Amino acid sequence: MENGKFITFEGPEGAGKTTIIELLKNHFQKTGFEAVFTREPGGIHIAEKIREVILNKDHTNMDGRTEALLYAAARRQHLVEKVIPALQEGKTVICDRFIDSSLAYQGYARGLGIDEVYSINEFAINGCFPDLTIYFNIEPEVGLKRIEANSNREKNRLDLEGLAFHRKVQEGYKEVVEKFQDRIISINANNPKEDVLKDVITVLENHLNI
Ligand SMILES: Nc1ncnc2c1ncn2[C@@H]1O[C@H](COP(=O)(O)OP(=O)(O)OP(=O)(O)O)[C@@H](O)[C@H]1O
Ligand SMILES: Cc1cn([C@H]2C[C@H](O)[C@@H](COP(=O)(O)O)O2)c(=O)[nH]c1=O
Repeated sequence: MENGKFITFEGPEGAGKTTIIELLKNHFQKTGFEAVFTREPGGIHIAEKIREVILNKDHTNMDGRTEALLYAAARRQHLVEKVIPALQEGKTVICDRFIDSSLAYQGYARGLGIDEVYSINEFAINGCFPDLTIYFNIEPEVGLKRIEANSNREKNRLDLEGLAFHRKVQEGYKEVVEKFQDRIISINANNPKEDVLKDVITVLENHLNI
């Protein structure tokens, strides 16, 4: 059987990735298209445990390389347990964040180097790159304001980094989008949810047989 398509959503905090995933689930339920939705770090038991360690607000002394390695370890386990088996069954997998988050956050914003972080992730993912990545392009100030306004969301260790860090994350993403133009498509995430959803569906329709 032919492998399914591996699609990732990327973008800064509050860009709307999780919201659009929920709206997409409803859309696919109506159209009858089947997809596996998952997220990083997490998606399976071991990776959710690693997520708790990385994002714990008390772990303020976590070293940047430790952080990068933990994200890569969670990624590896999630791929092996959930993503690769689903792709092998011919399913479409849509994942909230993947390698580009590590390149932008750890590689660029933490200053570890995009190429260095790419190397450890090359080892972790062992060739399983996304077929398509949708980048939710938004100013960090707008995303952070959205998160502030959402009283249901508990802030994690990365959310609590200052605006300067989140501006660097956006700069990092700009480099990553430029570097991997062949697989990354940017959409305007400043627009109302319904418009963002339409744009995402259009991109997916152009890349999947749906
Ligand atoms: N297009 C939009 N316009 C206005 N508000 C939005 C839009 N999309 C999402 N929001 C709101 O912004 C907040 C953050 O959205 P969401 O959790 O989907 O972002 P995210 O990209 O998954 O963020 P993170 O990666 O930081 O978890 C939520 O309160 C959501 O309702
Ligand atoms: C995969 C990945 C994620 N991050 C950061 C990005 C966010 O701040 C959190 C995840 O939280 P979310 O609300 O579920 O988006 O982790 C990162 O720095 N590096 C990564 O590889």
